[in-house]
Amino acid sequence: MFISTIRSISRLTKFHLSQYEANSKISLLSSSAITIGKRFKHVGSQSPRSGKRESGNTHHGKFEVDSVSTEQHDIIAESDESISLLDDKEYDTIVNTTMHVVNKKLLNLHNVMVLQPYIKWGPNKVKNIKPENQLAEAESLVRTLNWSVVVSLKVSLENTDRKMVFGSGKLDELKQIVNKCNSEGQPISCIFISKGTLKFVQKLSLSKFFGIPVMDRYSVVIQILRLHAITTEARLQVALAEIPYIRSQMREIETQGNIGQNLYLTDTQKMMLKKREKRLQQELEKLRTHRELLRNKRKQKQFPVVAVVGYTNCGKTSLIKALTNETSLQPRNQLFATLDVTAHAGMLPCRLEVLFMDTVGFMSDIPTGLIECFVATLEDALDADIIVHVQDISHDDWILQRNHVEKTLITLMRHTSSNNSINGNKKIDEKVSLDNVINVGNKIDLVSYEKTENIKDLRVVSSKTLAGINDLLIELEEKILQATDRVKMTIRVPMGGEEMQWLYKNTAVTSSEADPNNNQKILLNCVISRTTLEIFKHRFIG
Ligand SMILES: Nc1nc2c(ncn2[C@@H]2O[C@H](COP(=O)(O)OP(=O)(O)OP(=O)(O)O)[C@@H](O)[C@H]2O)c(=O)[nH]1
Ligand SMILES: [Mg+2]
Repeated sequence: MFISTIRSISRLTKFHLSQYEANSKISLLSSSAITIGKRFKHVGSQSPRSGKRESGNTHHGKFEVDSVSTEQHDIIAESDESISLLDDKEYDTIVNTTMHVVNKKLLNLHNVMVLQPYIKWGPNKVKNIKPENQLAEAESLVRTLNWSVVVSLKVSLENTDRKMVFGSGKLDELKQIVNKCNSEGQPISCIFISKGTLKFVQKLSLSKFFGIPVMDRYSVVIQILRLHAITTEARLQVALAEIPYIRSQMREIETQGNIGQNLYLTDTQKMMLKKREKRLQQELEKLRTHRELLRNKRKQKQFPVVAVVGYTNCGKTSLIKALTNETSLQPRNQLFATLDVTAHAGMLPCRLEVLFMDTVGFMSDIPTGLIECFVATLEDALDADIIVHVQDISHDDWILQRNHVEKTLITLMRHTSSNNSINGNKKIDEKVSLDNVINVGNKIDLVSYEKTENIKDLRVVSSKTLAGINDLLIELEEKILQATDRVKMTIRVPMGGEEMQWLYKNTAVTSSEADPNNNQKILLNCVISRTTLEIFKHRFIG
């Protein structure tokens, strides 16, 4: 059972989809202005307590925002069950002590040695991947946590399966670096080995060898997700993502027997973990159903939806900001800055209102389980009329990133499609292709002129300088009208008559003007779906 809970989330400066749905009624009031019927309630703001009204411009229209104290308003439906799951002391004990894998204490600031293992040659070498780019990404992960990178090194090896990952010679070399940093007053407090997951025994042996904690990509990303997850749904998802990791480490400990430390889970703790996983899944399922309800409502209102997806830090949030002029959006130079799917109202050049959905970024070399946890939130995106796939073309690895996103998208679509076909919804099945995707190359301002000449099949833009944004809006309009089977047309109807009211109610009237030849008539410029047009004809023209 959902109860309304008053929560203050002052850091959140975006409209949550659920809230948007709850508070907005887009009504077409006049020929030139599209106004949100009931005003948006602002979820947090720079000055949430000011009570002042702020206003924001969309590209061609205007919406109004009541900046109200978040404490007075119900922001996110949160159940008692969610609260108890997110504040579970017994579970925290497992996480913090027994497993010390996703240790909350690690949120303390750290001075980190970042190591990027890579296979230089042989059958295990991964083609096309440049270790220096992987290392740069690993450093960004660390900086996203506000930790300092003291040393960062790429380390070549033959395989990553050794008990201590590296050979003894390399280990001694690394130990010397750690000691040198310590003696020079820059003590290293943590080692980050940038590999998807390390075996438990590897982490343990390395921690013992260096005398400081050793983390893999999974544990660093989990820390980031914990830090950035604000809404109940995101927090529940992160909590669920932790369990398979803990379980796999637990299995390893059990199969390896005594690995030198008194690390194990009691039967009661195992049971508790199992129960927790089930409860988390149930809670997320409830939220999923709730989302589906909202999605259906949105469909009834017939807002076209554009999902903006892409590799983390490619500029999704920035692009939405550029497309909507929404000042509350705050792009950040951080990985996984956005963890919730949020909806942002924008307007096409024909003045049709659309919703842009901001989504969680993708990243390679992260166990799929982590991103799969966000499938429920991504469902909204996958069901969109158009998907905009943003790519950072200034990044050395943008082709690899693009391939990774496309591959993951298709996998997620299949996953969603198989879930939905159980409920008889075949719609997404039809969409398991990337036909409705617009590829957008962002950050063109950072790319040299010579390089841009080689960029094909992409609409290039800069969300920073706004170069190419208008052309993108025009392309979006064309694609959206096509995808939603809408047309732009001018309809002449009696001034103030039933037809006029009907059109205002059932179509997007973008502008109107008096008929120069007949002062009893009015010309309404509308964006209308073909089905609605047929209904109109049937009803009024016969
Ligand atoms: N120079 C330049 N920087 C950009 C552009 N677009 C985005 N950025 C910067 O790139 C960084 C990431 O931007 P975001 O919009 O937060 O990226 P995102 O894809 O939403 O990131 P996540 O939510 O973390 O996945 C920020 O520092 C932005 O200022 C652009 O067109 N040009
Ligand atoms: Mg973002």
